[in-house]
Amino acid sequence: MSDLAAPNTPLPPVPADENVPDNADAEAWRAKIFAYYKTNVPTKIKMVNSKMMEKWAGKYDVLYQNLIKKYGPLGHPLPVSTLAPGAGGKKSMGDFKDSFINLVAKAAPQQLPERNVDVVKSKAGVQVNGLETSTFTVCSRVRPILPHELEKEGGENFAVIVPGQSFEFDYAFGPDSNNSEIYKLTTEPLVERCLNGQCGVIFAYGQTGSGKTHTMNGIMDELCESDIFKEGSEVEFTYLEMLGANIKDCLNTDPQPKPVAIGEALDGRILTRNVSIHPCADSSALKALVSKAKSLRSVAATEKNAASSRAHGIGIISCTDVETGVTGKLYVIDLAGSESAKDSKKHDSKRMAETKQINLSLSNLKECIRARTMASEPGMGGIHVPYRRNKLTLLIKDVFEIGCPRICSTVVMTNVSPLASDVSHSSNTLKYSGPLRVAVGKGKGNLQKDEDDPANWTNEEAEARIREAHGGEIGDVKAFVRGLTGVQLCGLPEKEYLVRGGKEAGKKVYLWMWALITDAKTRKRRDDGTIVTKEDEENERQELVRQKEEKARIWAEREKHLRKEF
Ligand SMILES: Nc1ncnc2c1ncn2[C@@H]1O[C@H](COP(=O)(O)OP(=O)(O)OP(=O)(O)O)[C@@H](O)[C@H]1O
Repeated sequence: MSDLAAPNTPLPPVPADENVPDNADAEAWRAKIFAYYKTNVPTKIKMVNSKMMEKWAGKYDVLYQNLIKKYGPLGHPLPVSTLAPGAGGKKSMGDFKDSFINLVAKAAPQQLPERNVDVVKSKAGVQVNGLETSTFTVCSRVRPILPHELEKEGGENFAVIVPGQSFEFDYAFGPDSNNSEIYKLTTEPLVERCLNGQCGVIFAYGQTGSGKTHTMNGIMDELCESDIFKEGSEVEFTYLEMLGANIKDCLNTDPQPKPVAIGEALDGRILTRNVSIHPCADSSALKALVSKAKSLRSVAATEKNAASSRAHGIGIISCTDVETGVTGKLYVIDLAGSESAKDSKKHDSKRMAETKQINLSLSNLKECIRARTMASEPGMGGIHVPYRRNKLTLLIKDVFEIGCPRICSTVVMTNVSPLASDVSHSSNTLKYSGPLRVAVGKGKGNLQKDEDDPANWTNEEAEARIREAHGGEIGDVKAFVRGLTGVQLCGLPEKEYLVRGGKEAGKKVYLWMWALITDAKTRKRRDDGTIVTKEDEENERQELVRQKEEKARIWAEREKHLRKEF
């Protein structure tokens, strides 16, 4: 912090200044004070106006002395940072540092014990069952001020964030949080789920230069060392980069790669073409691929960040249980940074078009997350989630598809800059992402457990239900279920059903499961979360018919009566 000169640095000598006008001569003083500001504090010259002259009328000499104390003798301005705090000058970073440290220290001890909570798991606990089996966890992270920002002349003011669970977010990470702490609270639970055949997604979302790549790269590094490599599990890795409809496979070594395509099969499966999938035998193989992917990401300078990622980076890790054939997926997504008009003011037309594409896909992603979380509310089953509008949301369709058989745990990491100059962008980012979490958490009471949703079945229940419905066709139901729970069975691909149950019976069970899953996801619920069963619906329909008939009867009688009278 070179600008923090010691407060007792000797001042330059006061130059002889003979011309001291009479206090009654306002015009002479105005000219003198104007000349003073012009020399010592040109940025504040607009202060010399009629209001100032009126305020100080008759005591201009006192004002002049005050100015010399504050801004130095005429022609020898004081460096901004040597101005004493509270003397009315612009405060520097150093002036705020102690009070900042005190503030954080005061708040931190109350928050620390809660740092051990499993943010994602505690979220899953809120979902009692049934209709909503997936979770959205929303966190925020404010990065530290960077050395070059500290060294900027005069320093920068900064925003303060107190780490812990907050009203708006499931967890707020402060500038002192490191990647491994963040990994532990947000991504480790996703690894557990991925190994269980489920789907985990972590996004970094925020302004350019706010620390998304730093966070997601850190998470990838931690993943390389994680439990993902366990016996009996096969790991594969893919890394894609996406800008609008352009998709690049960062790990494809073909000098003339064919274009990557992402589409949807008739049965709803997501298909990718020309995407390279790399088996990883161990952590060092994954590390090598991750570092290659990192080095190949397209970066360009923005006003805010010299190495800005101009496309969404998508790391996909698949873990397949060799014994059961169940595959879980983990997506680590470093979204391209959102830019305000201020940040993109020097872009040429190509970069401007790129920025538009980025902002468009980010707004589509936000719309999907919002619609998906709203659709989880009882009585909101009809909400449309527009995930087909964009290749990114289509690729991670499982997260948004209401009828998806997999449980998807999604973590949205909202990255923000600590600088006061970014406060309006940061506040927009936080204002948007905070409510994504509230939408899931507010739930209208507990949802009634849906016994017919395969996702809720234990292994024993799954076995009993399959035996009851298809025991005749599948000889050994125990061997078919092979210790899996309902959720795990839902995650099995169709071909695994055929292998286990034979071509015909396996297909039958597969289709039967799909019908149950779809029924469960579209099940009607009342506002209090209770299920409207088929019988309830039939009773309600019959009641309506009865009421209609009763009305018709009353009208017919009235008519008869009227005819008699006239
Ligand atoms: N928690 C942190 N600790 C230390 N340095 C950080 C942290 N977060 C970010 N940085 C630094 O801040 C700068 C910008 O971060 P980064 O590139 O991750 O931003 P970004 O949000 O990914 O930006 P863009 O959207 O432009 O790609 C980098 O120099 C990075 O090293």
